[in-house]
Amino acid sequence: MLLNLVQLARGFTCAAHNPFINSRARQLLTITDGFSPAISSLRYDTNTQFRPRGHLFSSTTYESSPVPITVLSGFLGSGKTTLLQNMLTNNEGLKIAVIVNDVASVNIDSKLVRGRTAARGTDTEGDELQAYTDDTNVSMALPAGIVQLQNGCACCSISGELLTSVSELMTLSDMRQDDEKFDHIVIEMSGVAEPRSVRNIFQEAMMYDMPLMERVSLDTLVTVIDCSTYRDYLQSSRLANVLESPELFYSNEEDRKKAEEDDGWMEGMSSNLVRTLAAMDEGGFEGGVCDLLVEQTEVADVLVLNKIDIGELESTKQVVAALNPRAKIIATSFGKINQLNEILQYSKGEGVAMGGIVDDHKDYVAAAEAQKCSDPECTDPMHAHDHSHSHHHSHDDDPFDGQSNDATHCADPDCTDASHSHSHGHSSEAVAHAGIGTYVYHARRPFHPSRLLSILQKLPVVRGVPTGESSDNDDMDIRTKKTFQQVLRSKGFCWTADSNIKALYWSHAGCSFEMQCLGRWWATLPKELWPEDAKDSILDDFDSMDHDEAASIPTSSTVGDRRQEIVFIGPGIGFADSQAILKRSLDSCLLNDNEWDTFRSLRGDEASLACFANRLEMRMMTY
Ligand SMILES: Nc1nc2c(ncn2[C@@H]2O[C@H](COP(=O)(O)OP(=O)(O)OP(=O)(O)O)[C@@H](O)[C@H]2O)c(=O)[nH]1
Repeated sequence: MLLNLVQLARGFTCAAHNPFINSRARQLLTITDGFSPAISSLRYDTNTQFRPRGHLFSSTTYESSPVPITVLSGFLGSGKTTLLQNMLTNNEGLKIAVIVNDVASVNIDSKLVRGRTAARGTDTEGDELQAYTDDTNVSMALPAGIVQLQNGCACCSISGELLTSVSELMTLSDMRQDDEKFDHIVIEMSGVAEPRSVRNIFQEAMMYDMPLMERVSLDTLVTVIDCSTYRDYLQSSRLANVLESPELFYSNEEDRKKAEEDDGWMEGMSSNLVRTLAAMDEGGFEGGVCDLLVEQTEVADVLVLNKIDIGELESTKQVVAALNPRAKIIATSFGKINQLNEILQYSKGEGVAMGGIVDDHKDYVAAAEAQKCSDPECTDPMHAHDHSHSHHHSHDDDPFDGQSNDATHCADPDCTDASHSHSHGHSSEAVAHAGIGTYVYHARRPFHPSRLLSILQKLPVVRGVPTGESSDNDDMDIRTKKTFQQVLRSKGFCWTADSNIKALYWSHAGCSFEMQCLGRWWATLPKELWPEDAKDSILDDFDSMDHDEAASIPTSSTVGDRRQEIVFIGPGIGFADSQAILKRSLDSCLLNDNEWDTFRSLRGDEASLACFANRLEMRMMTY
């Protein structure tokens, strides 16, 4: 059963978006009343699970190599359609088929794209295509290899239709002459789509050996960013506005109309109240605009920074590079790219398309570590340093964390020792104008849930963190509060003292926070059950190769892969003293020695929960 779970956990990671595995995965998890391992489609998993299917691509069934798919995401109005129109106009001889998703029942974008291709005389396939017209109006093939997906978002409410549309295009391609077959498929997602969900749809299709995946492959994920609004939206705690963007709140036009008829009285209301009510509407969009922008930025191989004619290129570039250090960045005006290969087949399926949330996290940690300045003479406070010299306040004797490898060793904000080579006391203006920096917090003890809550309440979040009573830290100094308020994004592995089993994932973007349960810590599973080719990678996260889980409670000093490994991103977070503040505050949430002894004497999660109650809501990871 456990082995089954190891296999099925991959399915479960994206179960929420896939009805046909949803119930099965849930059932198994219910039967075992436990947690699947926290693998969450690790890259090594996807390698073993997905790569071998590469031979299927060259199977005798289909001689041609799979048609690469590029997914275009980006917030409402960022310029996706404009970019796509440009790509179709300057197609460099490639036969590009297109799927356009719009949540409204009238698919304006597909009309614009169709207009562009029709103008170039490529809509000659009308007769063929009528066979694919769908009465339900959900998916409708149009001339020139365009399928429109409407009346819902292809990453969620009509996710099942996405692969059907791809399949329709491949059938259409088969009907064409050899030199007219499609070379490439581009999917333009709606402005509210989450690219991670789209990736999951394709990964699941591969995992379940869908024959379609022998013919197509998810290749490159592209996100278009509107430089004229991006920073404002990201830094404000702006909620989605039902009046401006009804598609964020209603899954289809019919629901919207119904809500309008029922709730015509909303018109006279303050937009604030309308927003709140709409967000509460079941099935509506509950997140802030910021959450969506962050996800669209993070899950991309290529970021197209558009509208540079009216927007802020440099500052936007700085933010997106911090949020996604792996992506290639292209600056455009009206979506004009130089060459199609800047976007099409850029990643050749080796980038984000193959990854998972744990890969994403590991890449961030690696990027943050790489940002550290290695110049021992450097005194630039913007740089993260490891060179703690002979600092008397080093955290070397830190009982919680002998492993913190961040800039904090020499960064006591209260230190006045002139011999130290770091700079303190940046003015708040300096911090406000500081570049976006990154800090990774490491520790090997669990957080005390109520102390953690009091820290989370200092983040600039309005959703996901319970308010009200928490352990008191109101005496927190202003600089500490300001530092937490500066954090734009934080995420990573988290261990709270209410469980010795659950691997948690902390995810905060702008004004939203969420703690998700990834599954079990690997240490809680016998090594025989670890995927053979993932063992090295799993052990990388262990505090000792010799960790013995059987002896770990209460005698052993090692904890396996249980850890805090949380990335913080925000303006001024690159400053050594900001990092010291974060570290000091988070360290104060870890169990102290007495609590740690108590924790280790407890048997089982029930006892842990009784002793260290946790008010934070936790959701099972669904991607
Ligand atoms: N000034 C300026 N306007 C642009 C640029 N790119 C696109 N636009 C305009 O911005 C508006 C939105 O562009 P679209 O391409 O429709 O954006 P989209 O991302 O497809 O929008 P949705 O389908 O609503 O998500 C249109 O009026 C475009 O003409 C640009 O680089 N500069």
